[in-house]
Amino acid sequence: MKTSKNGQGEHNTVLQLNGVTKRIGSKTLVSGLSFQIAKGEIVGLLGPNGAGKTTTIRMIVGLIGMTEGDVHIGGHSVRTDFERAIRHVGGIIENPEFYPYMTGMDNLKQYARMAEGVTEARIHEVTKLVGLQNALNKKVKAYSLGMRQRLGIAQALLHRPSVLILDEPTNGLDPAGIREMREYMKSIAETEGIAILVSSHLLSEMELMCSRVVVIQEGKLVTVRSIGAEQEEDSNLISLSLQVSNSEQARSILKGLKIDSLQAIEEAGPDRLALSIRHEDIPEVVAALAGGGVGLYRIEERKSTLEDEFMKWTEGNRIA
Ligand SMILES: Nc1ncnc2c1ncn2[C@@H]1O[C@H](COP(=O)(O)OP(=O)(O)OP(=O)(O)O)[C@@H](O)[C@H]1O
Repeated sequence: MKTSKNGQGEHNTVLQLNGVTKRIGSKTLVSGLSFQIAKGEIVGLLGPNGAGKTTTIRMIVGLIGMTEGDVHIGGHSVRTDFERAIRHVGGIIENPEFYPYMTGMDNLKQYARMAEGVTEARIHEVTKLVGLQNALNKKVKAYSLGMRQRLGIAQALLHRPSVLILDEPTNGLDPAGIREMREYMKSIAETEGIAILVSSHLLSEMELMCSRVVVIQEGKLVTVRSIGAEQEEDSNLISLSLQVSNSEQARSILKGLKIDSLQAIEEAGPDRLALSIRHEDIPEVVAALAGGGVGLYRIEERKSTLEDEFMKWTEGNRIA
């Protein structure tokens, strides 16, 4: 695998965006976007509606041209070596189209005829990866939306791409479908060693399946964050927000307690206290507050720091 020309890429970088920009007339849809994805990584492209996620993905897969910048896939430029670059990509942009009166297997076989070197064994391999092995002989019209999405992913995987690109793959799925999709994506990244770029406007969803998120807003990069690192710090700690009668008094009571896991006690307003603690130590905090005469009205698990930040970045612009 080639290293990118600007030296940012590592040897296992499979997708690299450098200064990708899209202007239509006087409007800038995407502006100077740069990031990279390595083999086996699941990266979320995260932003509120209209942030430019679909435009970015359409440029990566060559459905629309770039005004400036370039994308390298497997070391090949989408601008100057498109045929070779796109061979590395399995992408689902809109809902995948299938022949509804044909079975899942026949749809995949039909598609495989158009792709090079896809064997029947490979069809069985990919359908197992997305959990459709028992539904292959059913007609696609009897598939649920989640099954269709997964058949789309199976189809995209047939030619062994090194990057899988999915635009809001969980849109329209129920919670069980979303959970399934998430698990299948993780196992695909692991089993196939493939890089996955997945777009979404929901941070909560991204946190559960991505190792990194690339946050964009109004077509610009806001931040690139590792997710796993934050969670690994101390996975036993829970962040809590307490609504109390007096946060100053509550804080001084808690500061006097000898609970090892109790950390980061902050006043978040006159009646709000934020803290991190182990699950098993929560009753001691509640008892101490009650014993010290502080009224406790509500305990909530706090959203992650990343979510707080994401809400700030996208304030007034987020449709969850
Ligand atoms: N062909 C076009 N001409 C002009 N403006 C466009 C065109 N396509 C998209 N846009 C605008 O560009 C911005 C980015 O759109 P895009 O679809 O990429 O956002 P998105 O992050 O994918 O949002 P969503 O989650 O709603 O799909 C939006 O303001 C959209 O209205």
